[in-house]
Amino acid sequence: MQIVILNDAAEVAAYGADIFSTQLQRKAESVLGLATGSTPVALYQELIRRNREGLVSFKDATTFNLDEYLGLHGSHPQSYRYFMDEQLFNHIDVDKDNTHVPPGDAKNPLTACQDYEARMAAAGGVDLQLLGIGRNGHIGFNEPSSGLTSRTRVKTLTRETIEDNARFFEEGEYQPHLSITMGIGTILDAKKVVLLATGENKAEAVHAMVEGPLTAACPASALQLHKDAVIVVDLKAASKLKDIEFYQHIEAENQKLQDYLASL
Ligand SMILES: N[C@@H]1[C@@H](O)[C@H](O)[C@@H](COP(=O)(O)O)O[C@@H]1O
Repeated sequence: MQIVILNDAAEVAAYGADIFSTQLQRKAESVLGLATGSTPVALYQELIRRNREGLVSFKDATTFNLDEYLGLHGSHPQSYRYFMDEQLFNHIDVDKDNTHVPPGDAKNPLTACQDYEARMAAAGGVDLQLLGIGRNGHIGFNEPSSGLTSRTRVKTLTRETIEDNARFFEEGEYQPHLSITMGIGTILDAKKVVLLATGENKAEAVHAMVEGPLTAACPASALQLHKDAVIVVDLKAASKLKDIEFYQHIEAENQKLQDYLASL
C-alpha cells in the first residue's frame, strides 16, 4: 500500500484527479471504476474542470460503478446512477452508453450481478478503481463479514451504513436496505486502486485498513493484498495512524526516486 497523507480534503481531491488524468493520458480507452458518496464529489468537480479546459478527455473511456441501491430506478434522485449523472457524467465528454452502474431496478438481481461481472470482463477489466471507505471499513457496499474473494452480488446494508446514508433521503422517504455491489474480489482485480478518505470520522476505519489485520471485519483491509493500492487521506483521516511519520518519510523518498527517474 502507498499511504499518501495530505493537508486537507482539497489536496486529496487534486491528488486523486492527478491519478485519473495520468491514467487517461496514458490510455485514453481506460476502464474506470467509479464510486459515490460525498468524498469523491470534489475529485469529480476537479475532473470536470480539467475536462472543460481540455486537459483530460473521457471520450474513449468506459466506466463501471461500484454499487447501487437495490429497489431504486436510475431516475430516482437517491440512486447512484442519478448521482453519477448529476455529479460527473452530464458534465464531461464521456459516451453515456459506456457508463455502467449496477441496475437497481433489475427484475432478477442475481443474473444482473453475473451480467455486470461479464460486462466488466468483456471490457478488459478495470484499469483504475476509485474507492471511498465507510466508517465501519466497508468498500462499495461490502459490509463487515463480506467474503474477501467475493464477486458482484446482493448485499444487505448494516444499520450504521443506513444511518450514515440517511442524510441523503427525505424524512419518511423509502430507503433501501439492500444493494448490488462489486465484491471484494472484483475490486482486487482492478489493476490499480485509489482510495480517498477525509475527515476525522474516517480515522478509525483508515487505521484498521492500513495497520490492522487482514480481516473480513474490516473489508478495506483486503487492499493490503493489492499490488498497486494508493490510500490518499487528509490529516484528520490519518490522525489515528500509528506510523504517520514513517509513511510521510516513505513518500518523501518515493518523490526523490521519481524525480531521479524523470531525470534519466
Ligand atoms: N456505498 C458507498 C461507499 O462506496 C462510500 O465509500 C461510503 C462512504 O461515503 P462518504 O464518502 O459519503 O463518507 O458510502 C456509501 O456507503
